[in-house]
Amino acid sequence: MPKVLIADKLSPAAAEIFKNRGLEVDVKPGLTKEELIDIIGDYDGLAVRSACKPDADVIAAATNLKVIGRAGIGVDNIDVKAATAKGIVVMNTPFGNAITTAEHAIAMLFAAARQIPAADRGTQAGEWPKKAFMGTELTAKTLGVIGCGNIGSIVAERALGLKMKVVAYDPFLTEERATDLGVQKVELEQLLARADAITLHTPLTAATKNILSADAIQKTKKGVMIINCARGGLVDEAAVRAGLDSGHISAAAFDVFVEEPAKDNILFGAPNFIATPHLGAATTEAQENVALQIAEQIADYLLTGAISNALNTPSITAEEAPRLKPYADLAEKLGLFAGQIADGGFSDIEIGFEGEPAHLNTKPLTAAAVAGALRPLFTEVNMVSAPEMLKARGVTLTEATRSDSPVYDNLIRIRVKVDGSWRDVAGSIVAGVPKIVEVKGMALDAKFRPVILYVNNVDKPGFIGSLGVMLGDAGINIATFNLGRQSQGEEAVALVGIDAEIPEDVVKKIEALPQVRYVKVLTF
Ligand SMILES: NC(=O)c1ccc[n+]([C@@H]2O[C@H](COP(=O)([O-])OP(=O)(O)OC[C@H]3O[C@@H](n4cnc5c(N)ncnc54)[C@H](O)[C@@H]3O)[C@@H](O)[C@H]2O)c1
Ligand SMILES: O=C(O)[C@H](O)COP(=O)(O)O
Repeated sequence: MPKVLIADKLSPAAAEIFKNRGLEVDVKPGLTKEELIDIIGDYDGLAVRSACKPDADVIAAATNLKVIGRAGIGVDNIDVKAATAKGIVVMNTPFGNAITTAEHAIAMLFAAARQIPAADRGTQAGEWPKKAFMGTELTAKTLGVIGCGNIGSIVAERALGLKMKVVAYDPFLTEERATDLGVQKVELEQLLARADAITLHTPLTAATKNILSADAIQKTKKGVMIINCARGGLVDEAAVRAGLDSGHISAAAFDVFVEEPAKDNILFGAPNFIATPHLGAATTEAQENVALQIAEQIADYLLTGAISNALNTPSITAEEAPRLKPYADLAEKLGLFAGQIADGGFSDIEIGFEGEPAHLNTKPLTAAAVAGALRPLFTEVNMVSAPEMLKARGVTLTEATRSDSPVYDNLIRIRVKVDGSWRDVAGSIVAGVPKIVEVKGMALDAKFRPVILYVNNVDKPGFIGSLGVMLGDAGINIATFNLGRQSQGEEAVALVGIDAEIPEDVVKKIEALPQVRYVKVLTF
């Protein structure tokens, strides 16, 4: 039974789901890195929020881990690259806390516009500071949204409901989507010049780091308000401090900081600065949503192979998983065949799907084929890590589909290019059994077996007899024998299923037969 570790403060709903789905679950929030490294090897699944940090060291110790699930959106606490290289699926819940976080941004906007925290402090201190607080009305003001994805677009909708005007900067926002939302798509410079308040909703990337730099802040309107409920590092904190001190920025409200937990931030104590401790997703509703979703997603993957919301591998729906499984197995076996006859490496790989598999989600099938082809060189590779490994090695991947298949109702064909020439194999599922149906363009009908002796020879009398005698003399039993040939006396292939490994000296003797061009012992 797969075992899952919940290593962060998740709603108890997650543990309930795991138990109901028949998984073993341990709940251990607040582990140190060393404690996590000590125990992670016991688990197939890991569920986290942002406090637990599965970095490269944790992932290196995760010998059984198949999936890391983030109950939330940002995965910057997870070393996704290390997980991918190890074949671990990383998934998140992209929508579960979006409304809640958008609401927090709107709450921060109001808090900034009316200085609610400071007014509250003064009032409760008995000061009745009525004269100290003159706010800003939001109606008819312009909100600049940087990053108009899930959360940014909810913030935009809410702001429009408050009768604000909304301009959005997001290179990936289409004009159609902007029109549907009722926002005006603008360049960053225009947003800086026009916004009375700016709210950030992008992930932290090389392109978005310090997107509100000192230089950008100088281009904003005097009296601008800045809200950051996305990620610390999107805004230059020192420049915001200077802007608040000088009065250029009238107020700023941040939920996220460059360094978290933020204990001694440059912004603390600045005039009209409001802080919350990364509370954007902290509502009962959102936490229930993300906990339920991530638990179902992790359980689905571990129990059925269905993949949703993965950041490092194609999705497979629960309906697709059972239909894809036999083709993924066939693709991986054919890939393994092609990888073994590539004898050490290939520069190109072509994967073709004909008939039924061409109508399925071919991305995971391609990933499975590539994983098979790479396995002779990299034993640990799987369909999560395979596409990245292929890319890193500069191998060209081509995928083709053909809706019908001339002979079989389903066919997967794999070709690998070695030193400028192609080596190929094709297979089909025939009456539920995965079979090799073509090698080097020659038709045959062979079942996969744990050990197959592959011989490429010239079709001349005496070859089969000599081969049989050699194997017999070595005490090797033949389980299956399948032949394919171009035409009489031409090139031929033999796939001989055998019951044991063949000693190297026997392979050498077969190689020395006059009809033989190439011999390879294939293992599956
Ligand atoms: N404070 C919290 O507790 C909290 C909660 C949830 C999410 N978040 C964070 O909020 C952020 C947004 O989440 P989301 O779900 O809306 O993500 P999303 O992926 O749906 O949207 C992000 C948007 O940013 C845009 N973008 C990317 N690069 C950009 C660039 N260089 N300039 C402008 N726009 C760019 C993308 O096109 C996309 O539309 C994430 O960083 C997430 O981690 C914070
Ligand atoms: O990216 C997210 O989902 C938010 O930053 C929420 O983080 P949390 O789950 O640690 O509150």
